[in-house]
Parts: sequence; C-alpha cells; structure tokens
Amino acid sequence: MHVMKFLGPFDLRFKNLIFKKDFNRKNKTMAASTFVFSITTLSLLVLVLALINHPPLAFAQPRFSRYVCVEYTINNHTTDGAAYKANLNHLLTTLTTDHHRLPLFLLCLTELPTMPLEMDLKFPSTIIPCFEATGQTEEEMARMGFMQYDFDTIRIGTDKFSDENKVGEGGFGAVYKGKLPNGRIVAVKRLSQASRQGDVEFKNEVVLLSKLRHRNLVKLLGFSFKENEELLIYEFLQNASLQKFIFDPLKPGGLDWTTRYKIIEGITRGLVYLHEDSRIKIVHQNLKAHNILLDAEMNAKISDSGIARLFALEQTQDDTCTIIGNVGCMAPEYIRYGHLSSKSNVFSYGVLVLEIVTGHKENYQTVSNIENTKYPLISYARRNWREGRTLLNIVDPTIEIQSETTMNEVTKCIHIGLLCTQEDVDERPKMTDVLLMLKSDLADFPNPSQPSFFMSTIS
Ligand SMILES: Nc1ncnc2c1ncn2[C@@H]1O[C@H](COP(=O)(O)OP(=O)(O)OP(=O)(O)O)[C@@H](O)[C@H]1O
Repeated sequence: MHVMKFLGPFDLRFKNLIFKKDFNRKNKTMAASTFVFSITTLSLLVLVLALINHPPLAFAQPRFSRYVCVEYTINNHTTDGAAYKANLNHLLTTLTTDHHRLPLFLLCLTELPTMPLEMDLKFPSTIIPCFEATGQTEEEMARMGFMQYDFDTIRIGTDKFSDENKVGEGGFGAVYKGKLPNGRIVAVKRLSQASRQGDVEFKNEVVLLSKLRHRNLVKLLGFSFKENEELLIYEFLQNASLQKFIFDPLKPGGLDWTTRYKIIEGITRGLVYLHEDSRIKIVHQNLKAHNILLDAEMNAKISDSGIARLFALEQTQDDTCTIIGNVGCMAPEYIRYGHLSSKSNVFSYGVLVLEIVTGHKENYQTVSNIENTKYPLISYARRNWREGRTLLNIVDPTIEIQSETTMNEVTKCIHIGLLCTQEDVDERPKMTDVLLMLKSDLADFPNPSQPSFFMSTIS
C-alpha cells in the first residue's frame, strides 16, 4: 500500500464540482447512481480523477476526512481527451513513484486550456478519499506570518470604516486605510455582500491566497470576519494605482520613461510568478491599470490576485468563470466564449503595456455583437507600426526620448504590446518569453500577425 504524504497546498476542492443529484454522505456503500458535474479546470479534473482512481492513497492532511465509494467513467471526451489521458497516466505514475515532483507536475498540467467537462461518476466500487475544506492550523498560519485579526481591532484601526479613511472602492468592496495596534499602516478591503461564503471556506481561500508571495504582488497580510462582515488586510501602497499616473489629466508628465519601464518590468515579473512560479497557479481575472498599485519607490505590485476565488462558490454550472467589478481590457476569446487562461492575461498585459507607453486608455467596445469587438488603441498602435510611422505618433508626448537606450526600450515595449495582443492565443508569448524579450535584442522578435478583429476596426 502506498502511503502518500501530501505536501500541499493543492488547489483542490470539491467546491468546483456541482453535483446535480445529492447523495447520502453518511452512507459509504451507496447504491450505484450517476452524478454529473462540471469542473472549471482540467488540472483539477485530472487530479480529482487521479485521486478517485487511486484507492491506496492515504493522506496526512486533515482535509481528506471522508471516504466515499467511486468508480468513474468519462462520457464526454473533447479534443483534449488525448492530452487529458496522457496527463492522467503521467500523474498516476508520478503519484505512485515520486510525490515530491507533484507540485511541478501540476504546474505543467495547468498549461492545458480551461474547459468545462461533463462526467459521470458511478458508485460504488472502491474506497477513495474525498476531500473537504483545507484545514490550516493556527500554528501554520503563524509560521507564515499570516494573521487572523480581531474584527473590532480593524474597525477601530479604520476609525469605524470612516469616509476619511476610505481610499477607494472596487467591485469587491470599499478599501480603507487603517492602522494596526503595532502601528503598521494597512489597506483594509471590506468585502461586499456578493462575496459572502462560509467562514471556513473563506478562511481556507484566504490562507491559500496568502501563500502568493512576490515582490510584485500586493501582499495579503491577513483577514478578519465577524457575522456578516469579511475583511482582507493588505500592505498599504503609498502611491495607489497606476491609472492615476497614466490617465489622470491633472497629472501631466507624471511618469518619466525610466519609471514606466520599471513598472512594466515589475508587472511582467509579477505575472511570471502568478502563471509559472507560484505554488498555486493564478490567472488574474481582471488585469488593468487600476489593479497595478505603486509603492513609495514606484515599484509595481499587482493587486487582487486570486481574489475572484473568494467568489467562486457562487458560480453556476454553466459559468467557466465569474467576473466581478469593473473589468479591464478583456481578450477577444474571453468576450466571445468566456475562455479565460494565462494567455488572456497576456492579452490584458499587452494592452496595459500599450497604455503605459501611449498614455491612452484602451476603450474597447462591443458593437452590435461580440464578434465585432473593437480595440481602438491596439488598432491605432498596430496601424502606425505597420506603416512604419515614427514612434512619436504612438508614444505619450510627455515621454522624453533622448537616448538610444530609451528609444530601444520604448520600441521593444510597443512590439511586445502588439505581440501580446494578437488575436490567436497560441501566437501570444508566455509571460516568461516576455521577460526574456525585455532583456533581449529587438532584432530577435517575431513580427506581430494581423488579426481579423483589428481589420474590422481600421477605418
Ligand atoms: N493595498 C492598497 N494600498 C493602497 N491603496 C489601495 C490598496 N488597495 C486598493 N487601494 C485603493 O483602492 C482603490 C480600489 O481598489 P480595488 O482593488 O478595490 O478596486 P479597483 O481595482 O479600482 O476595481 P476592481 O475591484 O473592479 O478591480 C484602488 O484604486 C486604490 O486606489
């Protein structure tokens, strides 16, 4: 018998599985019946199936607390069925031979596209672990320097969530500047009604999110909840959000090129971490200038990473994902089919880079039908690029291009922006490629293709 010690944390819950029929959880020897569920990510599916199909696993973590009898059959193979099977086999081998490699393997699985799958589960056959909410001990949390704060302490620290302390309001709720008893200044996000879920689930998700740690992500310091209230406590960023600097007409010339380039590099590194290096892979659901916060030294930090997970319980079976708040610039495949992947993030990143270089906001519009979404900024940049016009047509006039280095960096960033906003998802670079491009010679860059949605927008 294999005894597996799961080193976790794995992004695995049954919360993404929506059972159409209820079953008697107490009865461990259920009569055969069929359950259909949808699942939002293939990696989750693969691991769930691996677990389902692998009875001899025993788990050290308390989260695997119940056992049910399951045998599965897959009814609905899509075009990704082969990849799924190969990965499942690989995963099973990995599980049985070298569990230390599992986290890496999971990262590789998550490169597969997000897709809803329908499956039938048939009961009973073998005993398998069925996991519930992740149990994180107070000790583990303390080790991470992560805190559950007393609600009244935070309420007092924000002067009862006073208007004077309110620094902004987004789709997830209002944000307040606050002070902890140790004197540390923090930002407190008071989650709106829509985010509510069970206390345990909320805590588990937040603990998971707190493990996202990178110098280009806004640090989640802790959380607090009481009755109907849920709070997230973040490090406070003195310079608030990037959009104020690049779009605010009252701040003309607020950002020189060196600072803009540093911000672009920071966003790139933050996304590389989220997509490839973090223990849980995160596709940012709403990448936009509002969600890039700046510290006192104008270092960029991506905010709201993974926060949509807190709302995921409210997904319906048909949703591939739920967007909350004012959306940034969405990729065409997301608008058309609801497909969200790391490559949709690459698209939004490309838009962000073009916005930083041009100082103009991408006011994309969906005219008459979603096939006809127009991206005026991308179209404008692309047209100028194709026709070989001078950089000055594209670049924010407040940027002084005095040296060859600046000229090179600006040109590179426009080129990267155009590559990232290609319509074909496969043609867009990965964020690791983008990071390399920022360091390499322009001559090595491929030419951006001419996608159809831009054609329809060129007058
Ligand atoms: N950690 C923080 N430090 C300082 N200010 C912050 C912090 N987090 C948010 N803010 C301020 O609060 C504003 C609202 O932030 P929030 O992330 O809630 O919404 P948003 O990004 O504007 O919109 P959405 O929720 O739709 O993404 C930000 O624009 C910023 O000015």
